[in-house]
Amino acid sequence: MIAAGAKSLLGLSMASPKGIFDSNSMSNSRSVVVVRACVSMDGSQTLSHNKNGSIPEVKSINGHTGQKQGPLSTVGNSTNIKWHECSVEKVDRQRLLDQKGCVIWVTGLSGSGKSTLACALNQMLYQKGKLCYILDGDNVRHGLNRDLSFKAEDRAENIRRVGEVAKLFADAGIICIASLISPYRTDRDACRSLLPEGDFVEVFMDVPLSVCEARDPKGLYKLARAGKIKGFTGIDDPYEPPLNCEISLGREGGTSPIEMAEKVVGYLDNKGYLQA
Ligand SMILES: Nc1ncnc2c1ncn2[C@@H]1O[C@H](COP(=O)(O)OS(=O)(=O)O)[C@@H](OP(=O)(O)O)[C@H]1O
Ligand SMILES: Nc1ncnc2c1ncn2[C@@H]1O[C@H](COP(=O)(O)OP(=O)(O)O)[C@@H](O)[C@H]1O
Repeated sequence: MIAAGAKSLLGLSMASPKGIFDSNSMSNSRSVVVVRACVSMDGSQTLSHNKNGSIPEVKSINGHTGQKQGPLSTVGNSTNIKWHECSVEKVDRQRLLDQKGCVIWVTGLSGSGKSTLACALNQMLYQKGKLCYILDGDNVRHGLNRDLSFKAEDRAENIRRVGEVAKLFADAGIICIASLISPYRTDRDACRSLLPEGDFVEVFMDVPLSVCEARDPKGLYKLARAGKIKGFTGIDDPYEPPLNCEISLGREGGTSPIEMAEKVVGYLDNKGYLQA
């Protein structure tokens, strides 16, 4: 079965899940590819195509060639699992988007400006035609991580899951902005280790507790000081600042969210992430 997104990228008809597709052409400013697909009734699929430019040769759909691939593995509690490859790879998606997938990991105390920076950065990159997606701690806890509390092991699991999701976004070629307190160094380092060298950009919102507490936009510090929230980061739960982060923001007085976002965009540009 061809994923809907892949179909539209390849210019295939959505109407005919089995049988012979007529060739369609997909064109954008960078390339043109004409694909002719044949899907047999037993589900095995082959594609032949005319290729122009740097679009990869399409040998099979979803990497399914009907041949046995690689051994079965055990990962954690998952037994007898197999990694599936696809001939359309990260490098191809990046070329399509004219950018490089990566993770911008924004860490800092509650009220330090993580969400504000994430949003400013997203807007700035969007204006440049770059595709981003924000994984915000507060938001992810409304769904995927709604089963997790703020005790240490649940925060660790929160960060682990977001790190894995962020890795998938980066593999999709997207600039993923993860914005979480992520108070423990080992958890952040574990997320870093999931990605190729350079693709994890740790941004520290270096804003003193006194400033965050004065801002207190949600009234949480007040509740924590009053003992109505237990284990609040910075009050009665630890925050471990990064030791070797790529970017540190906030110490220079009066730095606006826009100036901060510009600094991150400058970094990405310099490192080549804003082109394929
Ligand atoms: N005990 C405690 N400590 C810290 N923060 C708390 C707590 N309880 C609720 N909140 C709210 O949850 C938001 C932080 O969620 P995160 O997923 O980023 O936290 S963590 O990374 O798992 O530590 C955080 O959002 P931000 O203020 O945007 O950081 C708070 O609104
Ligand atoms: N660079 C900044 N300078 C001054 N105030 C800021 C800045 N960034 C954010 N704020 C303000 O600080 C408060 C907390 O910002 P927020 O982005 O929600 O922090 P966090 O996501 O880290 O909890 C908000 O009221 C926001 O308007």
